[in-house]
Amino acid sequence: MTTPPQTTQPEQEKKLAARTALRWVRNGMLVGLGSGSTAAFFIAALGEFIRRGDLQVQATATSLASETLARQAGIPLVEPRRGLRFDLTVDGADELDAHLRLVKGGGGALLREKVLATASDYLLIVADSSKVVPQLGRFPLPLEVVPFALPWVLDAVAALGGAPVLRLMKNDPTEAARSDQNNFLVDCHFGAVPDPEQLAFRLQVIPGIVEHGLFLGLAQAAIIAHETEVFVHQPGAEPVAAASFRALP
Ligand SMILES: O=C[C@H](O)[C@H](O)[C@H](O)COP(=O)(O)O
Repeated sequence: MTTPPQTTQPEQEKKLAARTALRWVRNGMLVGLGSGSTAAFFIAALGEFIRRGDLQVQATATSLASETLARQAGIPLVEPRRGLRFDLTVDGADELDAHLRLVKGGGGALLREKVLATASDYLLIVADSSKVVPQLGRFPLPLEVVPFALPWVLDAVAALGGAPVLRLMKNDPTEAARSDQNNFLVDCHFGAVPDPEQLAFRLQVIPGIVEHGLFLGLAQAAIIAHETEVFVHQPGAEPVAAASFRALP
């Protein structure tokens, strides 16, 4: 007898949160597709609806990996162009707090993710319950760094009290990991981050840092699955059960 593949609890929660996000999607929308394993569940679910003829949307992806998934799922894609705005972007997160301040970039897609989040009228985060933290800083903060600038960026991050680590390829730890833009990725351990706005300001003035993974004031809502229950978090508000939450009008 073969044993059916086991799905871990975070994976089930990710899938549940991602599928719930379909309630935010309307016909004719231009949708930003996030990156990472939770966003991948959303892309697969959106593709199912489109193939069945239940939804008609166009999309742009925040990474080459998500673009490939979207093509496989049959989601029509549009190229970046001037004036393009997204009705909705659905993306994952590595951490989020009660103000919906996020740490992103664990998969290295932070730059394109922030570009689409900023070009979106509504950023919806989908995540499993482990991502909710009382204070940011448990997950090391990712930076995308121009290779030439690396030594000085490492010095500057250390001067801010961080411990920067150059991200290496998982399948070849002798090679530095590269973003879709061919830049380096640096993971910074700052410990607890009581003032993310101040840290973001200090990082964004360091030459050579193309982008940092703090997403502040960008997310309108987050769908968080706790085992089999799903909650909607909004900045500074108590989470409400997704079933009683009115998604987009
Ligand atoms: O660069 C990657 C992204 O910011 C992801 O959205 C983030 O790392 C969360 O990924 P996952 O859904 O796989 O936990």
